[in-house]
Amino acid sequence: MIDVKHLTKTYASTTAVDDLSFRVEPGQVTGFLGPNGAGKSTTMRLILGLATPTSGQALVNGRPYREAPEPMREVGALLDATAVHPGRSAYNHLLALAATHGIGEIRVAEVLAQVGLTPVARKRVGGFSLGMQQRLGIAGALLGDPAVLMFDEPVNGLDPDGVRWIRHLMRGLAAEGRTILLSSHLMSEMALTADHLVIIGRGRLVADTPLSDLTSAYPSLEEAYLQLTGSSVEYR
Ligand SMILES: Nc1ncnc2c1ncn2[C@@H]1O[C@H](COP(=O)(O)OP(=O)(O)OP(=O)(O)O)[C@@H](O)[C@H]1O
Repeated sequence: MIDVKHLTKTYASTTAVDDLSFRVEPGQVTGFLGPNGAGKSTTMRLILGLATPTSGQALVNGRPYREAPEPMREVGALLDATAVHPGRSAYNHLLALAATHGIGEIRVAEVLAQVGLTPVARKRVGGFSLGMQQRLGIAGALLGDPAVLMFDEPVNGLDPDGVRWIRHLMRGLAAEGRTILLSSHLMSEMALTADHLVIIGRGRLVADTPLSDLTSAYPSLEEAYLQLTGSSVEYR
């Protein structure tokens, strides 16, 4: 469970996240939506302790992530799939990650198989397509077998087969009882993947609702999203 409570983050004159509160429940996929610059990535970074809130707090399983004794076993996250040393092989990248978190080598092979990268595990990441890098990032998130997972735009750069694969993976992870927070700008895909939606605009909560409530009230999720966020699209 992720509990965001009155979270605010200000950078100089920009309020990236503004008194934001919502809860991400286990056993379902929660879609995290908002226009460019709405504050989604900043919120995820705050949840992971990669940025410090100006006020408010984000709790993961009841405590700040930074206080988790075994962080990788608590939360897995994919924020930027390209943030991997290009000279390393996929296998060695994951092995280094596992070693620094007390995770055994067997798990490296397991997650590589789970994301379909076993055949290219020994190849340099520098030669990977964006879709392959996304899969590697997802493998890293899964490494600690965490109950809470966050994915920032994991569908970026994936081909139709990859997009469907992500959908099934997310649905499967939620069915195992995990807490899944997933951001994406692809409304049609989100409509097929999410159970619940948190929509933000200009750092503020716009909607926190079951997907079915929106799709029954509007012709489509895209229409609902555009109407709800229409007044929030403004670059700061
Ligand atoms: N380190 C930073 N320093 C200054 N401003 C920042 C920083 N990080 C984010 N911002 C600003 O905070 C706001 C929210 O950005 P954020 O990246 O969280 O939005 P987002 O919803 O993830 O956008 P996108 O959909 O484009 O990825 C933007 O105005 C951005 O310019």
